[in-house]
Amino acid sequence: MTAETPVTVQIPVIDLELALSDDAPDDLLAAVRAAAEQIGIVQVVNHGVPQEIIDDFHRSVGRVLALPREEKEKLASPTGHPYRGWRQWPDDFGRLELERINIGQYDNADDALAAGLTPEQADLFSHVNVWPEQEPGLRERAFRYRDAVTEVGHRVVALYAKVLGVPAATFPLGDNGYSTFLVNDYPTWTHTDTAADQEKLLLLEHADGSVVTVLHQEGDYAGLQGQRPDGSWQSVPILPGALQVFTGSLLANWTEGRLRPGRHRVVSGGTVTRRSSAVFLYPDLDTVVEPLPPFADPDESDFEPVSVWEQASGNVQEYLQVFGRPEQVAAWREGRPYIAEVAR
Ligand SMILES: O=C(O)CCC(=O)C(=O)O
Ligand SMILES: [Fe+2]
Repeated sequence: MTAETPVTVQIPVIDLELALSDDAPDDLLAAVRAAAEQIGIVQVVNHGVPQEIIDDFHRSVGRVLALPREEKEKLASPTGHPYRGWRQWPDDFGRLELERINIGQYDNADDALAAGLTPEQADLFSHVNVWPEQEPGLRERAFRYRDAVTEVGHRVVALYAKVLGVPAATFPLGDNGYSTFLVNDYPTWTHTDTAADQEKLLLLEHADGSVVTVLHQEGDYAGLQGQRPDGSWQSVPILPGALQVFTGSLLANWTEGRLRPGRHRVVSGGTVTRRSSAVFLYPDLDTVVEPLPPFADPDESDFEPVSVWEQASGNVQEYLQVFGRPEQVAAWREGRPYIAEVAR
């Protein structure tokens, strides 16, 4: 095979333990490198997270999502924060497109201070987490799940360092990184058999703003798609127990584009709601991300430095500017819950 031969890169399923070990087969590492450089998405198995931690969390959050809507409305952020608590969002026709539960990294500002954040940083968490009294075990299960998959995210970053031939410590993810966490619950939509995927999107094409995002998906069809370098889309099949890891824009920045941010989207289908849980991992809030040696181009960089603090503290404003409905923006400004009107 010559260097010019076009190859179809796959989203591989990686045995993480094996890939990180000294016995990792060359073809496994080559598959990781190709996916990281060209697609930015891998699935990992043998990742060290006990299935019980995954299942306990998903069963618990599933019971909350199954509550009557009047009960779930009480779980909206009391201050209208779009990244806390429960919310639904309708499409332009008022049809439910996505339901989300967002969980902040700390329950409140005091917890953030106790974890070592500065008062200014901790103030981000004055928008408190909302935990349902109907499901008292959710908090513990959610944080246990988040902490376990955070470890997986760090190990995948270490694996990328390995396949790029740089020390694992090259990427300064730190021990006290910033993170965000949400659960997506997608409705089943019906379409004519001939509808193109483009017309069935529940979540539009995007790349995450994290270093990496660790995802778990549940459902009965492959709704998640990752984009290949030629622009075509590859489905990410649901494999019990597997976790999906997306490269975010910060890892692309650190590597001056050597690692590609994983562009992804979600199409509708299936006969049961599709659910995914996403943990977005960042370095700590003091970090400014910019291309690192040995990836940085000393003459000219296509990448601007990104302050994690500015990104984290500006995300609500930025989000509302792009997606906010007038009623939602007003609720946020006045510090009260926002509950979208959804056709039923
Ligand atoms: O539901 C999925 O599979 C993807 C979710 C996602 O991309 C996100 O929440 O950023
Ligand atoms: Fe995403």
